[in-house]
This record gives sequence, C-alpha cells and structure tokens, in this order.
Amino acid sequence: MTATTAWGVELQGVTQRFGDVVALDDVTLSIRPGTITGLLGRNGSGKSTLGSLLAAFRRPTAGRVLVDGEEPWENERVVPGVCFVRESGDVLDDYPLRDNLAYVAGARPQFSHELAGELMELFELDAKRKPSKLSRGKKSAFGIVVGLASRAPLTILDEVHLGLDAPSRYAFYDALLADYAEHPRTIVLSSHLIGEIERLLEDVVVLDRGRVLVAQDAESLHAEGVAVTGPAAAVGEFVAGRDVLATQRLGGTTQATVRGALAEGDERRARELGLELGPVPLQDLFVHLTDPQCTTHGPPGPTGEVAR
Ligand SMILES: Nc1ncnc2c1ncn2[C@@H]1O[C@H](COP(=O)(O)OP(=O)(O)OP(=O)(O)O)[C@@H](O)[C@H]1O
Repeated sequence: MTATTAWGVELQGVTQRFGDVVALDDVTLSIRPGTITGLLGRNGSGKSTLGSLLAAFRRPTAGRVLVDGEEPWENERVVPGVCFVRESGDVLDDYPLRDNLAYVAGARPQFSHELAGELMELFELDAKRKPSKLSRGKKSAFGIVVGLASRAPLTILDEVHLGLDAPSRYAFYDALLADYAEHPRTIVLSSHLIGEIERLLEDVVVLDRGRVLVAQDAESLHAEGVAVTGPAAAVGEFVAGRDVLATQRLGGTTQATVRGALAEGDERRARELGLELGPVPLQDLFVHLTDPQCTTHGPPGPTGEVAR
C-alpha cells in the first residue's frame, strides 16, 4: 500500500435552489475520508447537485460546503483534488482520447498514466479515437478511466456505468476496488444499480427530495433487517406478523426481506423450519425508505443516524 491522501467532506445546512426548485434542502452531512460512500436516491433527489457543489461547479444558495476543511469554490488547492465524473462525461469531444488524457493529467497532480493505460486496455478503448465517435458505453468507460486514473483525494463517480454492459460494469467494480486498496482515497459512488454496488460500499447516504434520509455505515444498515430464504410455506410462517419489505419467489424457494432486528429464539426457529438468514439487501431497504407511502422514514434501530 502506498502513501495516500483522502479528503473528508462536511456539508453544513446546505441549500441549493434552481428558481422554484429546491434541489438540496438544508443538508447537513459528513463523508468520512478514506471510504467508499454510496450516494443513493431516486431521480431528482439531488445527487448530481451535491456532486457539483463538492466539485465547485457552483456555489450553494445557502450553507457551507467543506472539502478537506475548506470551501472548494475558487479554491486553487482544493479544486485539483476533486474529480467529479458525470454520466454526461466532461470531455473534449473533438480531441482524441490520448489528448483528453494528457489534458486531465495536466490538471490532476496524482494522475497515473500507468493506470490509465491499463484501464484503456481493459475497456478496449482506442487512444486515437475521439469521444464524439464512441458508443455510449465506451464513452462511459472513458469517464471511468479518467475518474480512476486521476486518483483524486475526493473522487465522485456519478452514474458513470450508464450504457456499460454487465461484464464491463463488473470489470469497473473490480478495478475500482483493486486501485482503492492500493491507493485509498475518498470515493463517492452514485448509482441506481444498488444490488450491484452494495458490496463496494462502506457508508451509505440516501437523499430523498433534497434531504438526507439515511447517513450511516453499510454494515449497520445491513444489520437492520434480515433476508429469510427457504421453502415458501416455511418462510410465510416465519415472517407472519413481521414488517416484510419485499418478497421474491424462485421456483419453490422464497426470499422475504424483513425489517427489524431478530428476537431471541428467532435463529433457532429459522433453523428448525429449514430457513437461511442473511443480511438485508440494500435495494429492498432503499425502495421501502424512499416509497412516498412509507410513513416510518429512516431505518429502524436506536443507532440509525437519520437526519430528517
Ligand atoms: N441546472 C439546473 N437548473 C434547474 N434545475 C436543476 C438544475 N440541476 C438540477 N435541477 C433540478 O434539481 C433537482 C435535483 O436534480 P439532480 O440532478 O441533482 O438529481 P439526481 O438525484 O442527480 O437525479 P437523477 O438520479 O435523475 O440523475 C431536480 O428537480 C432537477 O430538475
């Protein structure tokens, strides 16, 4: 492992308005340095707006944004250390990828040409081609090359996998984890493919209509429910009277996601019924928490840091 830099983030009462639209509404939030944080939320919940504030693309209407202890806006020390890769891909469309990489390398002090080369090969990207001539998936892949090779102390990857096929997405997740292990930094990963990315996440932030719904570590979030798998009748018997978030059936097997901690004797009873118990899938919790019909906002348990 090499020496590294990882920047933390603090938002203090941050509001971002666009005319009548309140994209972020009095958001107070910390992102721990040296973690991979999932930034989740339904469409229009404010994820990209948050990224754009961290990257100093704009200044908040109200409140303070602090990156490594300083406001990023027009900050010559902080700005080069924040890499925000958007689905739209902020690239020089009419210049070959090779020139784009040279441009990024000039702006990012920790840029790794070696990693860029490896990732270009991994995603089969031709350095002579121009972004404007790439397919959507290849353009996304190039965004990933830029985001990872920059090795920025704060890296925000906002829906960068869009258009990527499944093998390429899994190659991206593996590459991200491998380089993060060697060069720890702060990574904020935004995606709607929660089931795919959840294994990467150490912390989870859920935004809902511009507000923070959940901000806590992934392990404690996973422990706030249980997935019960086994024969349909036995699962039905076990979950009767519990708060069931989701049910999936595959042939004769059923998986039910139940919210709330297990009581004494539950594990023994599950064994007797021939059931398997596992951590709650983040996707099920997310769907439940962001459901407008859900009246119990925030995850259960006494330790859930729910800022709402
Ligand atoms: N430049 C802008 N001008 C006007 N409204 C904007 C602008 N940027 C964002 N918004 C609005 O702010 C709200 C939050 O948008 P944002 O793009 O941050 O959401 P998001 O969570 O990233 O959504 P998605 O998952 O769909 O990408 C939305 O209502 C959006 O229409």
